[in-house]
Amino acid sequence: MIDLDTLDEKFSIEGEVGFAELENDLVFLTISNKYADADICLYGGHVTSFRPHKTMDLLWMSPDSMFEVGKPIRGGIPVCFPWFGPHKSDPQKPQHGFARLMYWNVAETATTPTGETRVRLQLSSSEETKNYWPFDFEAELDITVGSKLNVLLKVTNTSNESFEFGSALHTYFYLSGIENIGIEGLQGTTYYNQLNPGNEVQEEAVLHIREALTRHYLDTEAAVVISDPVFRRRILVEKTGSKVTTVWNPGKEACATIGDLPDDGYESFVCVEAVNAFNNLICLAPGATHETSAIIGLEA
Ligand SMILES: O=P(O)(O)OC[C@H]1O[C@@H](O)[C@H](O)[C@@H](O)[C@@H]1O
Repeated sequence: MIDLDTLDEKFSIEGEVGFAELENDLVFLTISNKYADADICLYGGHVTSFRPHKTMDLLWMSPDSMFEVGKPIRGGIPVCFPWFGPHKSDPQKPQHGFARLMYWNVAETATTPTGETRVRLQLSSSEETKNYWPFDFEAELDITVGSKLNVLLKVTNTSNESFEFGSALHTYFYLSGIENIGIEGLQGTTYYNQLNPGNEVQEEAVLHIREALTRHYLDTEAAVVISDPVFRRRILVEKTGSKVTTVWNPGKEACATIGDLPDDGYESFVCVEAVNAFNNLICLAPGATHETSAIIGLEA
C-alpha cells in the first residue's frame, strides 16, 4: 500500500481527484467534477458514495459500517470475486470472495474529453489471494464518474489452466423508505427464492418489498428502475456481462442480527446486484478476459 503523498503526487488531478483517510486509516480516492461527487475506498475497490449534482447520494452506506481491514464495508458497492455468496465447499472462506477484503492499487486517473473522471484500480493474484483461491488472475475496476456511474469489473486469467469464477457488483441504493419504492423491469422473470428455496416467476410488473427478500433473477440482462416517489427520483440500474440480478433486503428481523447494520437499517436501502453465479458462473480459458459492469444514474 503506497502512502497518501505518493498517491497524490502520481494520481491526483487538481480540483478533481484527491486522496484522504476518510474512515479510520483507510485511504479513499475522492472525485468532484461538473457532473457529480464520488468516493472510492481503495480497500475493497469500494465505491462508497455517488452524488450526481442536485440529488442526494444514490448509494446507501450503513452508519455502523466497520471500515476495518479484514471486515467488509457495509453499503456502497462491494465487489464480490471470485465467488458470490458462501464458498461452495469451505465455509471458513469469506462470504462473497476476498476482493472486498483487499487493497486495490491505483493504475490510472484521467479526465475524459467530456469532463467525466475515470479511475482504474487493479488487484492481482498473490501469495495472499492463493490462500483462498489457487489461480493467477488480474482484476481491474474501471470506474467512470459522470452523470452516471459506470463500474466495470474486468477479470483476466493469467494462469495456464482454465478457471471458473463468480462475481457481483453488490450495489446498495439509498431509499426514502423500503415501503415507498417499486422495482420495475423484472416481470415474467424466473428467480431462485433463497428464503423459500425453489424457483418462482415474478408475475407483477412492479416489485414492492414488504418483508425480507433474497431473490436471484436468472437469465436476465434487463435494466431495472427503482422508483422512489418520496425522494422524487427514478434510479436506472443497467448492467452488462451479467445474467443474474439479485435483489436483497434483509427485512426487520434479520437486520437486527447483522452487527454492522442499525436495527432500522433495512428501511433505507435495497441491493440490486449485477451477478455472475449459479447457472451463470464464468469459465475463462488462459489469457481470456471477462467484463461485467453496473451503470447507475437517474432516469432521464
Ligand atoms: O452480509 P454480506 O456478506 O455482505 O451479504 C449480504 C447479502 O448479500 C446478498 O447478495 C445475498 O444474497 C444475501 O444472502 C446476503 O445476506
